[in-house]
Amino acid sequence: MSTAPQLVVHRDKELMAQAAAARLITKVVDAQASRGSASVVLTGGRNGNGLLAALAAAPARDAVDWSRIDLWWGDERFLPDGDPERNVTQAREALLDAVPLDPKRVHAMPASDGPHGADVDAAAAAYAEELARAAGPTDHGAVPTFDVLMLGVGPDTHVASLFPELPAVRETERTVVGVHGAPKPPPTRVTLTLPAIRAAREVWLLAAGEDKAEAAAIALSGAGEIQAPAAGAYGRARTLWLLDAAAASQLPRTLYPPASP
Ligand SMILES: O=C1O[C@H](COP(=O)(O)O)[C@@H](O)[C@H](O)[C@H]1O
Repeated sequence: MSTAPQLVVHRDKELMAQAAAARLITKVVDAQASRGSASVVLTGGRNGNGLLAALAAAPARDAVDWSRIDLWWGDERFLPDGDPERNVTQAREALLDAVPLDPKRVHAMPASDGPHGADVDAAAAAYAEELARAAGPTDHGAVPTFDVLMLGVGPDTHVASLFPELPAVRETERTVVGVHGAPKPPPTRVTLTLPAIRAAREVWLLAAGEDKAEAAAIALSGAGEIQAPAAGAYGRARTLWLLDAAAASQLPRTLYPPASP
């Protein structure tokens, strides 16, 4: 069942990152209070890293019990461990190295020099198994019910490494797949699929900057998920688009009415 997108538009990308970081802190603290631990899926890209940097700078980050959080990734650039272009490397720099996480609960996607070597499909299958092991009887299928799953929206409407028209966005069975020939470098990637994304309680789509305006307008105007993968990303309980005014500038007036004079 899809949940209708809700929109929150902030003045600019800095405020959006700070507000999203505050929202994430509250979600994690609440999940830890009600279920003992929290499970969050991180995204790469400029907006995702901006949120993590804002979280690192927020005094309220100390409200989170960092030892009781599972971190997963929505996608990864299939590069050697420690490569500066890997999403996990960038997340470590922005936040993860600064907080007392339990390393066993930081579920980075495999690197291209890891146990599966250059076989990205084997790497994707291994991550799917890791997710399946973490899923419990009350979860929905072969992934845990993530509390929050974040996705940066690309200017071409891609989310995670689900690019328009590529086979990964058509996947209906597997939870994680290898991506070959992505239009954005690097071409080889690992990604959660739409069924895995839709297992999350809340899906947050992050779009800040003018270069995201067309993508947000297309995805929120009824486009199909094969042509506009962001349109197919929704959560079980909530789908939240967090935008800045620049990214919201081409939205239909019915979704985002202009401010009154
Ligand atoms: O390559 C990727 O791009 C998207 C969007 O990144 P952005 O810099 O345009 O915001 C990101 O969500 C994804 O995780 C990443 O691998």
